Amino acid sequence: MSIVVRNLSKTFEYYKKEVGLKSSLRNLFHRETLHKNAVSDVSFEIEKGEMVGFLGPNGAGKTTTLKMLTGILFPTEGQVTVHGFVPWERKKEFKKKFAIVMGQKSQLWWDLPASESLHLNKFIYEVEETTFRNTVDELTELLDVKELLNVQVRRLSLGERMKLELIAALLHKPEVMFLDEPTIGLDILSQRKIREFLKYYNQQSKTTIMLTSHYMNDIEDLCKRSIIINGGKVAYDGDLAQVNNVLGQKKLIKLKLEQPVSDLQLNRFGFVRENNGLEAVLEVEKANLKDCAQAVLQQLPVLDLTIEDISIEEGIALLYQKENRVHELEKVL
Ligand SMILES: Nc1ncnc2c1ncn2[C@@H]1O[C@H](COP(=O)(O)OP(=O)(O)OP(=O)(O)O)[C@@H](O)[C@H]1O
Repeated sequence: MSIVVRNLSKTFEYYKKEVGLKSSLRNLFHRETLHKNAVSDVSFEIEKGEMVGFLGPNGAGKTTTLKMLTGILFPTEGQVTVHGFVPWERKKEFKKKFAIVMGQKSQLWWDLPASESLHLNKFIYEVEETTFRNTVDELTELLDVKELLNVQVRRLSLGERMKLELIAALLHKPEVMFLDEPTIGLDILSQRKIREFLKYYNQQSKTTIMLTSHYMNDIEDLCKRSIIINGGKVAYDGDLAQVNNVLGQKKLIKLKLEQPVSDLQLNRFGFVRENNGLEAVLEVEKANLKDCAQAVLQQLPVLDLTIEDISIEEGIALLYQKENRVHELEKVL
């Protein structure tokens, strides 16, 4: 196993702050302590070479978990090993086993060309000269950024910078890679290029990859398995296609109407997702689709009707919103 996480929890302790001078003075003598369970009893295992999506809404506990897996934070409870190392023991050898890339944070020196940062990493991770040259050659070729090595990082586009961030992170050939939103803010073409590269690299090097992304295309394309975390707990662990299958039991009927129709009128045919009078979206069971569509056409002033699947993106959002959807899913799987 590459990553083993058992009953991992993290509770943050912080103090309640009240506004106003009087309250601030009172706070000097008596501070109310608050607790936040950011991660609660999380367990999973990831095999060597697996590429796993790590998803969850804002505040779900993703970053806190990643921080514990990389040794930045101590857990309140639980055990973790990453490639055999306990991350928060911060052994020197462990540093050479993993890499973390954050789309929102540059690890390259802003005012210098990326080549300087690569040389610094070569020194920090003790990469041998020939390996260094070969790796840089191979990766710059693959990502098509050879001519950009000597351009000041601040002058690069976001996509170009991200490619060089990846090269800097992979220089020491880590066994495990944590990618936190690596395609955030990139245009479609750059996102695709980064995805292709990650897919190829993962297949070639068998590096274990944990990928956090808000772009479902990244996850659908790259990860056979996803762990969904919500409110600090694991809400789902498996193939996202299965989430889709379950949510695929429902269909959306999108309507354009000649004249406004009330929610009450629409409710008879299915769950009203949206209704602005002249355009409405109904959620119906797949099994009832034909009857529903016919009834809608007969009984409502319909200009246009289309039938759509619930997208995987939407499916996940539904899972985030509604605990009962998670249970619905558990029952079927
Ligand atoms: N140092 C801290 N002290 C108190 N609460 C914290 C601290 N760090 C994080 N939290 C809280 O813990 C919860 C989980 O935060 P975390 O950053 O892990 O979420 P996330 O899933 O990474 O969210 P996002 O997608 O927005 O980055 C949040 O409610 C956050 O406010």
